[in-house]
Amino acid sequence: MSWMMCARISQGKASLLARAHKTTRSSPHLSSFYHSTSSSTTKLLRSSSDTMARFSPQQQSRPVHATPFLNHSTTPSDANYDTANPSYIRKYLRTYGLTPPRSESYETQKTRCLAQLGLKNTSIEKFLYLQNLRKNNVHLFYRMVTDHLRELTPLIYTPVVGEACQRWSEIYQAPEGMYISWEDRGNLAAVIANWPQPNVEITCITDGSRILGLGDLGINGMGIPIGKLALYTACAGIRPEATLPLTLDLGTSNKTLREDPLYMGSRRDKISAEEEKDFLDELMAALTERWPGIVIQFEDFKNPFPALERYRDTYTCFNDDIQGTGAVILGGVINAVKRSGLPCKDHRAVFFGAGSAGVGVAKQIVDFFVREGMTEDDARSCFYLVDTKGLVTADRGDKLADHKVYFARKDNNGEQYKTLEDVVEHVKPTILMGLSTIGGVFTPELLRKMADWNTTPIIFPLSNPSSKSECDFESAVVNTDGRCLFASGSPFPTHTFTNAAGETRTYYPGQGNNMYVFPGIGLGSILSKAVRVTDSMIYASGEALSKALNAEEIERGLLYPDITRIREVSVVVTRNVIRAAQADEVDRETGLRNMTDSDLDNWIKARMYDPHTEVRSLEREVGHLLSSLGSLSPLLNGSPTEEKNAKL
Ligand SMILES: NC(=O)C1=CN([C@@H]2O[C@H](COP(=O)(O)OP(=O)(O)OC[C@H]3O[C@@H](n4cnc5c(N)ncnc54)[C@H](O)[C@@H]3O)[C@@H](O)[C@H]2O)C=CC1
Ligand SMILES: CC(=O)C(=O)O
Ligand SMILES: [Mg+2]
Repeated sequence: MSWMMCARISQGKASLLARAHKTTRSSPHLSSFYHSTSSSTTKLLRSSSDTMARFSPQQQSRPVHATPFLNHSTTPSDANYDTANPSYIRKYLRTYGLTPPRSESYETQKTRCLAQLGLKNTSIEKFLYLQNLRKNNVHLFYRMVTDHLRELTPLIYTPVVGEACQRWSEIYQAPEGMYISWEDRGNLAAVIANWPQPNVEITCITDGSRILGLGDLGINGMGIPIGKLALYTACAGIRPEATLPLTLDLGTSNKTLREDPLYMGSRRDKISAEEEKDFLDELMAALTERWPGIVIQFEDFKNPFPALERYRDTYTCFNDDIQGTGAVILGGVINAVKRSGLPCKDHRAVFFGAGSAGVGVAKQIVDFFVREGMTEDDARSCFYLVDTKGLVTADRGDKLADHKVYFARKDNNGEQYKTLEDVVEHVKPTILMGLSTIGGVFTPELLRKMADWNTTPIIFPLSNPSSKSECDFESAVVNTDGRCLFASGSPFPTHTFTNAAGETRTYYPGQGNNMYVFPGIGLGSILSKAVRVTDSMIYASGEALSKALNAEEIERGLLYPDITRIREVSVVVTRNVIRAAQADEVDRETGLRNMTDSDLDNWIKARMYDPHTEVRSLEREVGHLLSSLGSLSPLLNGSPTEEKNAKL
């Protein structure tokens, strides 16, 4: 059968199944499925064993993290060649003799890796080293990352991933993730069929059109889905082989890239919004046809609002920049507002940047103010959004993008405030948020004004990477006499400072980055088998985060938990996301409803991939298998413990 024919058949099936999927997913109760579809569709679906299987009770209760570990062709990287594997595993895997003889302890492996990393001079060299480690020994990579989150996260995520994306086509070494092009339209299901992993649970998709604050980077944006999904694994224990980094090659508006001979994407200009809509329709159908329970995370699209509106009720999807960012900043703001001592109604927030993140965050905080007792109108009136044209007002004279209309001010008496300085003078805010992609705009003068007006000014320069941060931590501390409540999108070092009263102390910056919530939103959606990701699930993630600080972190003045505790925090976030899914009745894993919180936490933990126990569980698995096949016992050649670190 030809490629085209395969593709056409697959496409036809895709749209049929997508329809089935939509119908089913829109109802949380599977039993209503057959009653809510037309009889002809029902007949067709009943005749498809494929479709029946996907919604069968067995399917629903399948282990969430199936482990295709022993199959060479499906491992995400060559963990089969892990130098930690004891010899009987090497023999079982037929990798015996293909690695240096000694079966190493993790400590030895780690010592070597850290020494090699230390030999790298630049951030990009370190990024590449870690990228290769992930490909060559996935468990060792995740062991290192989970053990050294503070040091390694900046190298695999923001800020270094920003530079890696800018230079992606230059530094490219080996395939990772999946690229799908506009030219593939009509054949997307067939292309997706090429992905070698059978059990994908989550994908992160970008079209590269707004990578961090760095603009349209086209397919060079691939570093972002890879980096985000690495954090899903490191922070929430979603198995590496269950993640699919996906970059759409839909052209780029970046002329420099289009003219770069090394650029690895297509040279066309960015497709139109209408074309992108059709493409995404086919993509969503194709992804859910192959992996019915897949959670789809949209990331770094220039204008992501239409897609979120279009798919949020029919697919298990969310937009990290609008919703994940909204939730993570909600978590920090809940704590900052509490710390400020002012009631919500006395806060005035100026947002520099009124894009996906700005509006997403502002809406989430409106929700918080409403839950604290304000009316929606009163809550909304606390927000002043600023874009390239100045304060967003209803009578500014330009046609406002749909997502800005909700926050357009009507109380400006015909006056327009063109610059951030004008708006800040006019509003005298208690909260200053930066989601503008413009580094350094929170000047020392601006920060000093915030300190003059407020006892504890709330300063959140959230743009990424660090070069785009609206100010750095040191400047915020120094210019507010150490009184600011601070969080930034990318990490900053601590700062030791002597304030006007002569007290010297070390100040700790918060990292208001969606990495604190998206792993838990994703894992909660997967484990609850949510048919969609509801607003309450998103809110729950931020609220849970706000409560996750321990006494020592509160004492240190943190707004977010220490990053080294992120796996622990992700369990709490995941549990709250699951509870919200249950309250909204979008959970298909209804058996979790009756669990106590502590049982649910244990249940979640038991399903989290733990790179530290991976070799052990492989040993157990193979050990059981071999001992049940007594005739193959010569492979064992002694016990695993004897072989560990034994001289062969
Ligand atoms: N900390 C975090 O977790 C997150 C941070 N971000 C960061 O937020 C930034 C914005 O992201 P999005 O909202 O998705 O982008 P976007 O492109 O949708 O929005 C950018 C906004 O900034 C405004 N802007 C740009 N230049 C300006 C200027 N010179 N003066 C005034 N306004 C200006 C634009 O008008 C627009 O309203 C990025 O740097 C991104 O990295 C985004 C998501 C999460
Ligand atoms: C963190 C993130 O999602 C962004 O900067 O776009
Ligand atoms: Mg993003």
